[in-house]
Amino acid sequence: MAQTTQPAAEIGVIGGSGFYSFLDDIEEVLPDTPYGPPSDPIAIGGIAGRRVAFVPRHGRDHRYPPHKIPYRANLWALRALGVRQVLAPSAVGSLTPDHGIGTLAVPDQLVDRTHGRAQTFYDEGAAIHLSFADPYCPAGRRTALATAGEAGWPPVDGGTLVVIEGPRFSTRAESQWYAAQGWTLVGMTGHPEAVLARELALCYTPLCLVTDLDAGIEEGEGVTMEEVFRVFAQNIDRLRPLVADVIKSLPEDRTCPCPHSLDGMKLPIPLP
Ligand SMILES: CSC[C@H]1O[C@H](OP(=O)(O)O)[C@H](O)[C@@H]1O
Ligand SMILES: Nc1ncnc2[nH]cnc12
Repeated sequence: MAQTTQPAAEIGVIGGSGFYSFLDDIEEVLPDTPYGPPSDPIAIGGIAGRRVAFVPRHGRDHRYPPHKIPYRANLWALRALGVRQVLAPSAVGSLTPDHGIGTLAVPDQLVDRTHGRAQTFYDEGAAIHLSFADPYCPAGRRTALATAGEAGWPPVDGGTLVVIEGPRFSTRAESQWYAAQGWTLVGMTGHPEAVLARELALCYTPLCLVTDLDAGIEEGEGVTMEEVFRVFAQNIDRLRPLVADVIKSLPEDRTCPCPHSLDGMKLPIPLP
């Protein structure tokens, strides 16, 4: 397996539950990082002339539960390969009957309900406080929304993704409380992934596939892992091409604020 730290890709895709492979005709690399290895070797390939790096966040065999995913290693490795824009497909529960199973959503806000996860690269040597009011890349979101609409999969524009610690699903009361806050989606991996991307001045765009109505929204037994995988598998054949189409349409020039996230900061460690 090749070892490389040379720029090799410009766009990164971090696949979630049920999204373990992406590109054809790949080269695999396993960059070393100060945070250990990424979840699995990173696959590098091309889509319409854009160089793309793919890593499945749980590992190809889904061996990392949400709280054990090497988030820092994944983001660091992608940036070291040259990646500057990240697309992040994931399976989420819906907190509103308005977003049924199979809905594609591109949230614009995030609430962190995790605890104990390493969520910064800058934890010694200097205090770095980044702006995170708008956690996602506006250009990436615009592109994803337009592309999905054109592909005949009209997406939900906006909403709030609450990220729970997991690995268990929510109780009905927790779920109803999240919904009562006005939050619309629930997942387990959107944090710290998004903030770590921001800390590396990367664009980060979530692509959330609703696999279930969360426990407080629907009567019945509650969410199961089997249900999430089943529904995701039913949608992967339209999600993969959609991600490819988004990649084709992502602007090459980053005129969004994301590249300037670290402007004026005296970082305690150099960026890869
Ligand atoms: C497989 S059930 C719960 C699992 O699914 C979601 O994964 P991902 O965000 O990586 O698509 C959720 O966050 C949990 O990790
Ligand atoms: N209901 C749910 N809660 C948390 N994470 C999920 N991923 C998919 N469905 C979920």
